[in-house]
Amino acid sequence: MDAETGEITLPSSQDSNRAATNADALVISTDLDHPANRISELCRLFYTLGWVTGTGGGVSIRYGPHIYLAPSGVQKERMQPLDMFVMDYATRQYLRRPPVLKPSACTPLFLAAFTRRNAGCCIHTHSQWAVLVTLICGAGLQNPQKKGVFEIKEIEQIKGISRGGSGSDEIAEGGRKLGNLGFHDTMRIPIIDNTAHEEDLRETLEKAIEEWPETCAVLVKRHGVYVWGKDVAQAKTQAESLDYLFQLAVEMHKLGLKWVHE
Ligand SMILES: CSC[C@@H](O)[C@@H](O)C(=O)COP(=O)(O)O
Ligand SMILES: [Zn+2]
Repeated sequence: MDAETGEITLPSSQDSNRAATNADALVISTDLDHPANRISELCRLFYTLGWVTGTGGGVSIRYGPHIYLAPSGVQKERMQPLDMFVMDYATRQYLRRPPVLKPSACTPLFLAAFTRRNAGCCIHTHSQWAVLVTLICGAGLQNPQKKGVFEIKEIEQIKGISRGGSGSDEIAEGGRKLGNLGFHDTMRIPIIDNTAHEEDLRETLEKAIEEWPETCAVLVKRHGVYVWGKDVAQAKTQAESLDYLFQLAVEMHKLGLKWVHE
């Protein structure tokens, strides 16, 4: 606390010390599941997986009437709750903007998942497995007829993927979620071209979301993947399942194996 002004200063990894504001209450919570805490925690975890390396990638969470967003161009694994932007979902006005920082360039893409799929969380990774899958599929190396889609079937981990990214919670006999894909289903993830600027992906990403009603993700060629879910747990586990499948697919390709057996 400043002895003369009585102002409280708050520590932040990206921002220099500054006076606390009312809007800071939106990001200060002892609840570990609060989105400001969860985004920081997830980005630290994702960094260890190579998903948000070198400032790339990110996470956004919809929480009641608010959207929580990370800053742009920062070391994502070092973010603190006080670095978060908070947007009012209805008006798209920022309720909290940390000084100096800019909101993530992925914001329009996260919003596309929230508005078009009613997602509660959207994760963007720069995983090398995702990028390699787009290169293999983009060159038609697995199936020359299907350059715009990654499809795979008969791998157990497919059962971790919902139909449409907001799966039902009902459980079928045997423990499988009814809203999830089955072992014999074919999982299809559309692939869109990259653009020079992240925000310019919005139009094609929205088109892919509309054209592929069953997908919970969109791959971006030579860039990475956007994955969403009805809540943080579903977005996270689907991102994990997909990354597993991308890695497996790349390794299968190296062994000369086909992902889809017609
Ligand atoms: C390594 S820079 C990557 C960015 O251009 C972008 O692709 C990205 O994923 C992160 O954007 P950001 O604005 O930092 O949240
Ligand atoms: Zn990116």
